[in-house]
Amino acid sequence: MTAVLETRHLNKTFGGLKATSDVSFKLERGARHALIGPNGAGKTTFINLLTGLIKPSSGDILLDGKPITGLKRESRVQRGLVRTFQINQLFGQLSVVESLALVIAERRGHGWNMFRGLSRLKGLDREIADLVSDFGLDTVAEDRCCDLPYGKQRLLEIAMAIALKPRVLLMDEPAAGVPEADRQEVLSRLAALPSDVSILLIEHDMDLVFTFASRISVLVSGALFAEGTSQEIAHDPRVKDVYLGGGHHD
Ligand SMILES: Nc1ncnc2c1ncn2[C@@H]1O[C@H](COP(=O)(O)OP(=O)(O)OP(=O)(O)O)[C@@H](O)[C@H]1O
Repeated sequence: MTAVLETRHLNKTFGGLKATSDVSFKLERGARHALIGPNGAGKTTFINLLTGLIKPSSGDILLDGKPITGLKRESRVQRGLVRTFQINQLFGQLSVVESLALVIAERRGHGWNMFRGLSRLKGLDREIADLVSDFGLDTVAEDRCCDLPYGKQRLLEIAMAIALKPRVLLMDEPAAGVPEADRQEVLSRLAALPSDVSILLIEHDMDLVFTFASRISVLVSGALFAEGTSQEIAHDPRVKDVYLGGGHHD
């Protein structure tokens, strides 16, 4: 299998602290891969390095074998490396349909101008309707994002990322804040994501990790500590010691 996303000897230091330590990592094409680790292990830092939010101290990041280490965030998105959205104040006042329309307009390179002329967008209605239906947002399509229950908000965040037609999707705690009663829906929508999108998931919730991921990497103190199939990781006593059995709860 070919790696769609790869890091080579990636390092990031904040002052004297090594938040990312010599991480050489591969995300295979079509992967369902989870990155786990105790609090402060460096998961968020690693994702921020991948998206280009922060620059590495040294090392390389490759997408489809080509270096992207120096590229801006937008250029990475254009090349298909997308992180799930976090609904913020900007999107909060928009409806579900408007948020999706804005993302699609951005993808097509038209941004806010095209968004203002929304009614003229050919093919947009169909694309939005498909996303609304695929992510179970039908009943809240006209609701403002800030009024959505957490489960629907998380699903919209994923739908917006999928609207960018990613080849690699980075998901940061897709079920965060979702009450137990709505979690199953989030899990089943995650399971139904397009199989050609390669996915790296950061997650604390072990049920979600083992339901979703077929491969797991464990970060400890910024370094890759273990990697394997979910079965191998579940039965690795070293991982149990540092993480799974370590009494870690968020
Ligand atoms: N901008 C920053 N400046 C200084 N230190 C930072 C910065 N960002 C992260 N760190 C430190 O780097 C280490 C890794 O943090 P990071 O947030 O990446 O871990 P994490 O695994 O995502 O943690 P959590 O599971 O708690 O979200 C921590 O010690 C953190 O305090």
